Amino acid sequence: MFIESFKVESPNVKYTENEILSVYSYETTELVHEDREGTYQWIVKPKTVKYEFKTDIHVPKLGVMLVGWGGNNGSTLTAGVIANREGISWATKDKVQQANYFGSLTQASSIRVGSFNGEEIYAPFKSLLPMVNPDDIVFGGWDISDMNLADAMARARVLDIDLQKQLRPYMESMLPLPGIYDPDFIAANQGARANNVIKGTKKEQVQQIIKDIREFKEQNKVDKVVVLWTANTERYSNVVVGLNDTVENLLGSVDKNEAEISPSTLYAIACVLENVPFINGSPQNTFVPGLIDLAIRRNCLIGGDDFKSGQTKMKSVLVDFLVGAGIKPTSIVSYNHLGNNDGMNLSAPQTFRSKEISKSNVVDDMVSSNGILYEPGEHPDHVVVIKYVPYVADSKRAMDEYTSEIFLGGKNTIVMHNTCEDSLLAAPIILDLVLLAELSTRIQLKSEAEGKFHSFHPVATILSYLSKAPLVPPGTPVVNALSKQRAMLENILRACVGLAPENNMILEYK
Ligand SMILES: NC(=O)c1ccc[n+]([C@@H]2O[C@H](COP(=O)([O-])OP(=O)(O)OC[C@H]3O[C@@H](n4cnc5c(N)ncnc54)[C@H](O)[C@@H]3O)[C@@H](O)[C@H]2O)c1
Ligand SMILES: O=P([O-])([O-])O[C@@H]1[C@@H](O)[C@H](O)[C@@H](O)[C@H](O)[C@@H]1O
Repeated sequence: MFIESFKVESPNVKYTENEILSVYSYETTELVHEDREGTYQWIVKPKTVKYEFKTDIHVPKLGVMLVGWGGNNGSTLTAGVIANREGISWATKDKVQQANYFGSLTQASSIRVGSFNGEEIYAPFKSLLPMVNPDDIVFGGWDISDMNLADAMARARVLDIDLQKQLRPYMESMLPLPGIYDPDFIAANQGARANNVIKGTKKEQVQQIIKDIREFKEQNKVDKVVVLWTANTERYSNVVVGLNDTVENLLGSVDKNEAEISPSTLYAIACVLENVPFINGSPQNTFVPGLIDLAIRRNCLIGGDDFKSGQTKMKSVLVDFLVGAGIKPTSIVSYNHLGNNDGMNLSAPQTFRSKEISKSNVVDDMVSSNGILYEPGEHPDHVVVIKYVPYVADSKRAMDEYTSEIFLGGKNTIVMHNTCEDSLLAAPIILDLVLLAELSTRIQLKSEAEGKFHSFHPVATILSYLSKAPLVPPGTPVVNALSKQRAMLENILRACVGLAPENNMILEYK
């Protein structure tokens, strides 16, 4: 059965006019490797740590500023939120289609709250904690192309024409602000659309972005802003001692107009200096060490990298299933072709390399979790191929082949074909990223060993379910298995409202 909402009644939860306060017993383990009776043994000690969570229930009026607003993802997300907000329906060749948020975890997925009369009871994921209503988001942002959002939507060739016609009046007045353009970091083929750029030195460009954010906030009377990069994939920046390895060196490099500081890093510096969350939806290493340290120093949320939308999302499910079942993937070949501007930008070797890295590393945690299947250092052959085929436009065609070793020397090969509008997968993920980033900044926590409440670590691992290459605090583990990422996110939000982690034991019926 599905319910629309619920309230938790527990001695561990208190609802006040401003906050939800919860007390949570975090069940974990402590490991020691000790000499016991003359042999070293791994000893696992269950441990309970008391946490308190405090969630501000005042949902702000949220401004979302997209870098690359006029792109396929940016225009599609903007269109989708307007279509939902206005309740637009449109004719397709099959039926009259209603707007929806399918593909959004926060808007279209559910959580289990328990059993009632032998029936499993589920509620909307978004009913866990007060979240921004997408209808209330004010969109803005930057693009190196000056095209208005209605024309950008048409250029993207993602949405049905009847829908586009109804959306045009809402979107034709939306004009991206000039962006920071550096041809050295994206494919040369992007130069033709770069007619809307901020001039000046890198420092002047950072100052302009800060000015843009302040003006956007003032003009739209929003309480908070989140900035998200959905612009083109850049090549990796070189990380060099003295250039971008520390806060002082990074900011000094900006002052010196150092060529190797990328546009995405400049936007992110502006956001962190302005204490505005910055999320990277592309695979490049925007978050160079000096920037991560700056975000930590200023306690400003940063997250990414690279939306996990389709082929890679499937990979982080399938490999998790195979390895979890004791089956040994030995060869993974991921091919796809697409014909949108993203695909055109990725046709350049240096930008493709950024994407190849994020698409390839996604199985590392699952492989290293099973020492029965894999020797130390052993991993599957893993190849990523992306080709640009203009004719298919945003309709990405992904073909995957997974070959695994099974019982008694057997081989198993799984082949998948996956066709979809790439932007229709990514847009809901962008929405989740900004909503969850905003929510996480309203949550404070403290363990029994800590004297005062504090925010989550500025490097927002909580967003990892939505990223191909989750950004994590230095020295902490990267988890890519999709089921674990989703469970982590849901269970943290459950703890904030006093609900135990979903452990799927359902002992009531065993
Ligand atoms: N399923 C998906 O679509 C998906 C999944 C994962 C990651 N991504 C990444 O998301 C990004 C956007 O994808 P898309 O399909 O919307 O691409 P797109 O090329 O349609 O849009 C990118 C936009 O960014 C603009 N731009 C480029 N550099 C800029 C800069 N420095 N400042 C401001 N604007 C700039 C371009 O003019 C363009 O309008 C890409 O990096 C892509 O790799 C997409
Ligand atoms: O998430 P996913 O479908 O594996 O990844 C996609 C790639 O397959 C595609 O080639 C690329 O253009 C998109 O930006 C996106 O990164």
